Amino acid sequence: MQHAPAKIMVAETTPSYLSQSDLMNRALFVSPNTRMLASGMAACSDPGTGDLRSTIDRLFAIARAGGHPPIVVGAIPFDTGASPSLYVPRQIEEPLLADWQAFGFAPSRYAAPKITDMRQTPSPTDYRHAVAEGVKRIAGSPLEKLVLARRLEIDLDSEPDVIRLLATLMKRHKASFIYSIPLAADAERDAGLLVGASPELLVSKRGNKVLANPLAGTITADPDPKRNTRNIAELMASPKDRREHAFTSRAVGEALKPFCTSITVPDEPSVLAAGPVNHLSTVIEGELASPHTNILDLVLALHPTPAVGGVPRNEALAAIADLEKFDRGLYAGMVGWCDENGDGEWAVTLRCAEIRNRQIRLMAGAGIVAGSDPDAEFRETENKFKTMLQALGLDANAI
Ligand SMILES: C=C(O[C@H]1C=CC=C(C(=O)O)[C@@H]1O)C(=O)O
Repeated sequence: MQHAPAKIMVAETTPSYLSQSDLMNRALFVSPNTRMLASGMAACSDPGTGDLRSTIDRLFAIARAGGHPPIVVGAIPFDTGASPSLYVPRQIEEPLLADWQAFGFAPSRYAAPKITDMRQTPSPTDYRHAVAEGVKRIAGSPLEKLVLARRLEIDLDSEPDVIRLLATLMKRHKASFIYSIPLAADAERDAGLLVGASPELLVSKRGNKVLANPLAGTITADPDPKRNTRNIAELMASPKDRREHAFTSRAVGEALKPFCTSITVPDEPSVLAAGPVNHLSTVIEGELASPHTNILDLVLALHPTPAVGGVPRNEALAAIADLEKFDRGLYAGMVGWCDENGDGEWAVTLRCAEIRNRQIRLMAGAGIVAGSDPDAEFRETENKFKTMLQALGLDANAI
C-alpha cells in the first residue's frame, strides 16, 4: 500500500511534445504511485549553503503568494546543509506512462554516444583499499557499518538523448522512482540534469500514514531465471548481507517510531529486484500520532539511513569523510516532492547520473560490515553503475 500525491494534476503529457531542452526547466518524478511532471518554475532554491527548513518554508511562501500549486519538488544533497535543487512549479502534469514506455523502445536511427574518456574517483585499487580500511576500522572501534562510494566522470562524443533515457528507465524499472531534476550551472559546470532510477523509498507520508522501504544487502541479478533464483537464495542466506540489512531496517524503524502510534517492521527481509541487482528489502508501515507531522521532520530524522551512511551514524560519517575523498553532492541525498500539508514522497538518490552536455557523472556505493570483501564490494558498485550505463547504451569497459 503506497500513497498518491495530492490530486492537483491538471493535464496529461506524452513525451512526443517534450524535447531535451524542455527538461531543463521541468522536474519529473515517477514512482509506482506518482506521475508528476512539474513545469513553469516560479522559484528555485538559492545556491549556497543554508538551512533546509527555511529554504523550503521560503519556497512555500512564494507558492502561496503567487497562487501556484502548494508543492516543492526536486533534490536535496547528501549533506542537507549544502545547496539543494528545489523548485516551485506553476503547473503539475501527469505524464502518460504507457506512451513514455512505448517511446523508449520505438525503433529509430538513434546511435548511443561513445565514451571518449573516463576518470574514476578513487581508482579501483584505491577503492578496494578503502573498503579494506573500513573493515579494519570496524574491527577496532564501535563502528559497525559504513557505506563507501565511487564516482565515474565520463566524457561522451555526443550528448545523450535524455528523453529516450527516461523512457528506457520507465520501461525497465517499473517499481523504481524515476526522476529528472534540473541542475543550475555553477562556477565549474554548465547547467544539466540529475536523472536516475532509485529502487529505494526513503519515506512517504499522506495524512497519518507513513511508509519507508529501506534496502541494504545486494547480489547480482542474473538474466537466467534459475541462476537468479540461486542468487536470491544465496543473498537471503548470507549472514553478512542479513546483518548489513538489519542495521538499516532497525535504524529506519527506530527513527520513525517516536512519530508513530503504531509501526510494523517485519522480522524477515524480502527481496527486491532492481535491474542488474537484487536487494534485501523491508517495507515499514506506520500510523502517525498526528496527521500534521511534516514529512520534512521524518526526512531529517531518517537521513542518512545506514543504506547510505552507517552505524553508529556519526562515526560512520566521520569514516566516510576520511576514506571517500570526494563530495557526494546530490548522490545519496533524496529526490521527490512535498506539499504544504506536510505530505510527500522522497526516494534515496541512488542509481543516478548528473548529465551536463556531453559529460556525465555517476556515483554508486556499497555497505561495508565485518566480513566485507573488497573485490566483491567493488563488483557490487560496478553492477549498480549498470542501471544508468545500460540505459544510456554505454559500456564503461569499452574504453
Ligand atoms: C548505496 C547504494 O545502494 C544502497 C541501497 C541498496 C543496497 C545497498 C548495499 O547493498 O550496499 C546500499 O546500501 C548505491 O546504489 O549507491
